[in-house]
Amino acid sequence: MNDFDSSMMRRCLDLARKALGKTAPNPMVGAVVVQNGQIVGQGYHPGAGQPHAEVFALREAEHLARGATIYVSLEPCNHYGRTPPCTEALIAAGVAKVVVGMVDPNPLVSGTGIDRLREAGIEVVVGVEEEACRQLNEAFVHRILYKRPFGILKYAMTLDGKIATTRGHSSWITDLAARGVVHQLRAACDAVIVGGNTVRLDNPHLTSHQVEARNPLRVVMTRSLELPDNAYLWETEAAATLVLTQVGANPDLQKLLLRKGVNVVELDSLTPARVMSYLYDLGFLSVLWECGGVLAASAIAEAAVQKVMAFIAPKIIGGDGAPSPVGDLGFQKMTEALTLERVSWRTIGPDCLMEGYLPLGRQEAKGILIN
Ligand SMILES: Nc1nc(O)c(N)c(N[C@@H]2O[C@H](COP(=O)(O)O)[C@@H](O)[C@H]2O)n1
Ligand SMILES: [Zn+2]
Repeated sequence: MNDFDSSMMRRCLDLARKALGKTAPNPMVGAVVVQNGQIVGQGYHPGAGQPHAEVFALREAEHLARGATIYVSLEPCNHYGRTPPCTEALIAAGVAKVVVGMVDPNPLVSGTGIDRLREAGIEVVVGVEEEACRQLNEAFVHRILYKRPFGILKYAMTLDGKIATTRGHSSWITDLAARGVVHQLRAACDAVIVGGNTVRLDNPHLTSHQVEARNPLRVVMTRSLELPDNAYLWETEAAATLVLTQVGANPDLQKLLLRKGVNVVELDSLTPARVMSYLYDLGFLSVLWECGGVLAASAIAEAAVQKVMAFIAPKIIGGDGAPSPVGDLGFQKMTEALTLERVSWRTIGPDCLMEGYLPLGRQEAKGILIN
């Protein structure tokens, strides 16, 4: 891999990111056409049903695509989905070389795009900035492999591990800058989930709080449906809200919520695993768990969480009964602890954000099998 290839692939990733949070169930992809060392066309995939990144880049390059090199962050597709195969568009445009960031894990593509281009006499290079390409589409890769959305557990806690005071007060643990990062994270996710307790105690908005940015679907998991008549989440002009509950729960509130434009769905079993399967069927890529400790523990136990984002404030609140971010996981010994992998941390204003991934293999253990 040379520096020029790397910088063109990073350009593809920057282009792809323009559609952050808007492509589900499709990946974010960027493409750049280079002729004689100059960029002559570029594009990104804006969302499902719209042309792929390669098509936009070829359109912009026009006749200059002939004999050119195209960089694309994901293997070109070779199937008829919502759109025709990009391999055929690349062959028709007469490109000489295709530089691919990563192989598409989608079984409908999975190497066949690369094979088709090589059969047509096009030079193909694979794996430039592969790790960065994979990182950008970690939710897409997870969705394809496990047939579930990618789950992120986000919480903010004090230095002594509390997410609220003993009386349940939690505004605010972290500073403005960290809360801004959370708002951006929401804009990048397809759904954000809380439990009924969070609605009753915190009355959150769960929006991205940015004028132009999109909002995730706000999801409430509640068995009893004993929730206030007035909550910010019922203000559906701000963002859509879905309440998932059990069959027959609080019919009066169901009627009121429907009148307010809130979608209420009764599920036969209201577990994190069932909810993730429901959200998979809606085509979602990424789901943000912003719930309290009890629901967080069951989401972890049921492999509905893959990544943890812990915001840690340099504050001590104390309190024997003050809640912590993760409830009982049934572990008795420290050796049973879930040790996060690929851990990183950074400071955001006065706070710290620690990120990491729960150990792989838990999906298989929970019976969710790879294709
Ligand atoms: N290489 C590439 N570029 C894009 O811009 C893409 N969106 C994809 N997506 C792949 O094709 C599948 C979706 O196809 P349709 O949009 O339904 O036609 C998606 O699952 C990826 O495998 N690839
Ligand atoms: Zn395509």
